Amino acid sequence: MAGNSQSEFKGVEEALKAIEGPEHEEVYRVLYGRKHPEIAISDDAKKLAESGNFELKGYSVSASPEQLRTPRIVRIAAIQNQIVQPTTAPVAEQRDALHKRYAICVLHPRKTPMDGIRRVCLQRTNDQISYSKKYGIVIISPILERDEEKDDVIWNTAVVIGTNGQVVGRSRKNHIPRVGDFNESTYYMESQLGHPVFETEFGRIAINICYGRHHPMNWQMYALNGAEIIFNPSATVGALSEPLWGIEARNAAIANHCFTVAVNRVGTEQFPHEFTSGNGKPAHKDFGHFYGSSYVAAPDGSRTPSLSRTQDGVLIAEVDLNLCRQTKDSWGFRMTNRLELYAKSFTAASDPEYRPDVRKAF
Ligand SMILES: NC(=O)NCCC(=O)O
Repeated sequence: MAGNSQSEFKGVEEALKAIEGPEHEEVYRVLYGRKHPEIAISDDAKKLAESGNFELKGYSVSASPEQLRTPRIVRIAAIQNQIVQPTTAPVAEQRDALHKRYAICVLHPRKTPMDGIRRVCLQRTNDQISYSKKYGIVIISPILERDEEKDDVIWNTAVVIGTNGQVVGRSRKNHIPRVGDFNESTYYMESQLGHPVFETEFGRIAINICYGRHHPMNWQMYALNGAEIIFNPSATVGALSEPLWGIEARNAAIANHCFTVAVNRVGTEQFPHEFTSGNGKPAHKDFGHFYGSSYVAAPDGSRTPSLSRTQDGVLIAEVDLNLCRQTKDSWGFRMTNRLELYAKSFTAASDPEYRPDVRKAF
């Protein structure tokens, strides 16, 4: 990984440590919501992380006890990593190296951090693995999908691999970026699948791929279709989106009474040829620093700390899905959302003849 000033900054939480005592607690509360206790990580798992050179963090996100429902506790693992082979290596070698890396990071025999994990989300990468059956987990694996049945179209896809080891569903990217160096509209088509939600043994899940996180309605539709956890596998760089990162997935969790899992790539990737994106910037050979910082946000607005900005890592969140309905009941954003009002307004606004409703007030 190439060093630069952005990759050397360790992250907001590290910087916050300079504030001490009760003031630290208050700053943390205001910025991050209630503090989630760390979950115990076994010595074996710690050793594995150390020898595998990845960070390992785990937090428990509780809900209030209920009289009529038992807690619905599931464990989520978000994996962030840098590429293993250079971008110049043959594609199959790059893919195989990533498979091996995931196997070391997480998908190791039962005594490892995967104990109790029921759902794994990988960052955006063209990769697919199938350890689901072996370990009884659901895996969300982002891939580049070549649609051989339909004109060889390329979709930006995340597949859901069920505990039976089979692909049980897929979600495709709804919003294709045309920003900075992310000019994906020249090769990816917009999804026609809508906002699928997958009912798994461990709750209802959906995947809002990468740039889709900038569109609040994209999150909202997954939630309206019943998602309790929405994953956001991403590949984004500091100069472009870092100030937005902590806000968007977290706001989606709040607004939609669900959990969100934001997972980003790590590192700076060098390409052999210079490129420009026609935005006035000098030609360059990399996208900038992919800043990791993966985190989980809860429906009550709280969030876990982030993984590192620079290192591979696994973030485990043990969450009680009962928190979704509890915040739905207390904040009532579902009840007050006025969908019928917006349905009419959006239908009108989507007409090419529509003109904004601005009334002169001076
Ligand atoms: N891969 C991708 O969609 N990146 C877009 C950049 C961003 O959304 O921050």
